[in-house]
Amino acid sequence: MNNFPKIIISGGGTGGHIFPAIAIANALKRISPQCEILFVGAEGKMEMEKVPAAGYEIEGLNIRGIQRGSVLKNLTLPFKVIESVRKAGKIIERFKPDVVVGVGGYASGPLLYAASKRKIPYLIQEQNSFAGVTNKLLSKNASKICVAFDGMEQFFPADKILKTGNPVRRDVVEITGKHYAGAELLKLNPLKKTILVTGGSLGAGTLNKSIEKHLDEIIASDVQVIWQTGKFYYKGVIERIGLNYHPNVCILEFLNKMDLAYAAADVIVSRAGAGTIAELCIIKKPVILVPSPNVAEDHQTKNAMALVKNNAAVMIKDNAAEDTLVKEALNLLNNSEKCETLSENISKMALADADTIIAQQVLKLVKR
Ligand SMILES: CC(=O)N[C@H]1[C@@H](OP(=O)(O)OP(=O)(O)OC[C@H]2O[C@@H](n3ccc(=O)[nH]c3=O)[C@H](O)[C@@H]2O)O[C@H](CO)[C@@H](O)[C@@H]1O
Repeated sequence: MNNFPKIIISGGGTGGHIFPAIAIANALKRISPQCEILFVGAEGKMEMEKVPAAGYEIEGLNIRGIQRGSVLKNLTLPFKVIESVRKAGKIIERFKPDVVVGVGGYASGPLLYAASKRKIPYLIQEQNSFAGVTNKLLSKNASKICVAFDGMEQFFPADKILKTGNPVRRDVVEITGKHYAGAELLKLNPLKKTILVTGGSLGAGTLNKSIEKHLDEIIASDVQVIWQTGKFYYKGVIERIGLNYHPNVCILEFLNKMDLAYAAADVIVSRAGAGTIAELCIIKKPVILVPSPNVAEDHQTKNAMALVKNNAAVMIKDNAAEDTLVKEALNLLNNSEKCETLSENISKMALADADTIIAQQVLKLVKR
């Protein structure tokens, strides 16, 4: 057996959990290149594709969340939880991690629970201003809880909390000098003004409707749009609009090179997921946020408001977006003074080293 740290990182479900996990893994590898990292995710979920694409090994648990609206579909859930805890235990006994990290999402619960039973230290990373049930339950035995917002003592033991900000993948926020490469990849004109529309890792129906309804106004203004629809909406959008609607319109299901999209854009329209916001603060471009109303405790509005009250972003409510979003985005594109103010203010809110700080905390928990 070698003497290098062994770490399991568990969680996933959406990009909001997966990408912070990858950012932590990258930082661990930077600090301790010989450390061994294993991811544990949920079978069939996005992490099973995104984690190997980032160069890490992942194992899947047969676990999912509660399915709304169907008692029948939830009947097998307790069995899946028991089976997942058992499999998590087996993975732990085989891999023998020094530390386990939980980033939230389905797989995190069984893994942290199994680690806790075996007295293996674990660290929780909570991305949002509102803690999920699993993280709350498991916080009691956690060694450290890394958070991105103030006031998290209402969910977690105060003495374990460390405010680090949300970890972001460094390559995604390194956009200097990439404008032309971004335009080239997305087959856009680098000299034309460009709006990036991103609905977070899953896409957003409201943003898609808002863009679709006013696409002709965007084209009439000779503005380009990078339109990330999300996997669930892509087919419908393409069926209605067509892939080659106009050279100013670039429609994608998912952006694998987010850095190039950020670099190509002059204004960004986005949902207000915590990870996206952490990235937006670092890339410092003018942003319009449309928080999702369908998330626990309306936490995306809280995420967005933290910026809005510092005049660091514009916010449009979900129910107003269809009518006003495109008009606001076009106005902002032409208001260079406002763009500059927003860029300057959002950059003041960046916490760029969260990944390193969290990785250092993880390594501190290694006992041998
Ligand atoms: C609907 C929902 O439940 N949303 C939650 C989810 O958001 P979601 O899963 O959208 O996650 P975030 O907005 O936090 O982060 C999205 C991540 O996906 C990346 N990305 C996005 C689109 C794309 O085409 N390519 C790409 O790489 C972004 O660069 C970013 O790293 O998790 C967040 C963090 O827990 C929460 O704050 C959100 O409320």
